[in-house]
Amino acid sequence: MAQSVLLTGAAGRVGEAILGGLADDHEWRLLDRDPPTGDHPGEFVVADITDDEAVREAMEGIDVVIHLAGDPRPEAPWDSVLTNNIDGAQTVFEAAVDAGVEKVAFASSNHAVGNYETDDRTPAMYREHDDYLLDGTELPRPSNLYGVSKAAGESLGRYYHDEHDLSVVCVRIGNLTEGHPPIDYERGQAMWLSYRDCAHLFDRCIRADYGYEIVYGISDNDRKYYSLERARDVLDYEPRDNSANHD
Ligand SMILES: NC(=O)C1=CN([C@@H]2O[C@H](COP(=O)(O)OP(=O)(O)OC[C@H]3O[C@@H](n4cnc5c(N)ncnc54)[C@H](O)[C@@H]3O)[C@@H](O)[C@H]2O)C=CC1
Ligand SMILES: O=C1O[C@H](COP(=O)(O)O)[C@@H](O)[C@H](O)[C@H]1O
Repeated sequence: MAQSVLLTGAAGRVGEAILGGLADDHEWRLLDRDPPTGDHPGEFVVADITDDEAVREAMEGIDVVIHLAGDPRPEAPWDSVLTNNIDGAQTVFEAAVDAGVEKVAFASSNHAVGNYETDDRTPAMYREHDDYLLDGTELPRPSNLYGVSKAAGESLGRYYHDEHDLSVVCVRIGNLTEGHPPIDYERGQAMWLSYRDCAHLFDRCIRADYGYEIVYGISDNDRKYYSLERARDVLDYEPRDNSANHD
């Protein structure tokens, strides 16, 4: 069944992948501080996610929120991640609860756990026959302040689930690139997420039933060091791409 979905950060790369695959599958309301540059499904709200009133207005009549908006730069400074990623996420979660939204899918990141990639584990853990796997039950171990902000977003999701019964899935997205995995970058190939797997994964976040979950958002790469078990079990995620199938 089509759901009414608010997609924040709709003008960015992850938004492009999601809309590229799912434009006709749901009723979309798109939100971004940057105006749209081309065709888009549904209504487009130009607003900042730290603008409480605008976010509350955008949330009216919405079943599911996919929250992507934020500063995506691993090197982003604290003032930016504090405002855009932490304050922005809190504004979105709070407004979702108050509007009676059912589910929020939060775009977390590999950088929330980037410091599991210790000197003694790398580069071996990026390679096919290494069996080191993170599965989402581990504590956050951020590799930068951006990763700290993503761990904070996951924690906000936990709070809004436990205190307000909101269904929340945090997707620790790997490395999204279109058409081809990153070239000459073993780590990026191990955590590649193709555009079509990205669209399918967020479709499952819209449709599946869950309480609070942390899942990894990567394709079914031979080299992986993130487990897909939870995404498969809880969301019925069935990735079709694999970085090993590209030269
Ligand atoms: N692209 C990737 O491989 C990965 C992305 N992510 C996360 O996914 C989300 C989307 O990332 P991308 O699409 O790659 O980034 P992007 O920079 O292409 O898109 C982000 C969008 O959010 C909007 N935005 C930023 N701050 C905003 C604010 N305060 N209010 C309203 N809109 C705002 C921007 O205008 C932009 O259109 C981010 O939260 C990022 O941290 C996580 C892991 C990997
Ligand atoms: O969270 C993110 O991760 C991806 C991959 O990280 P990288 O360190 O391999 O570049 C990054 O491309 C993206 O911008 C970021 O939001």
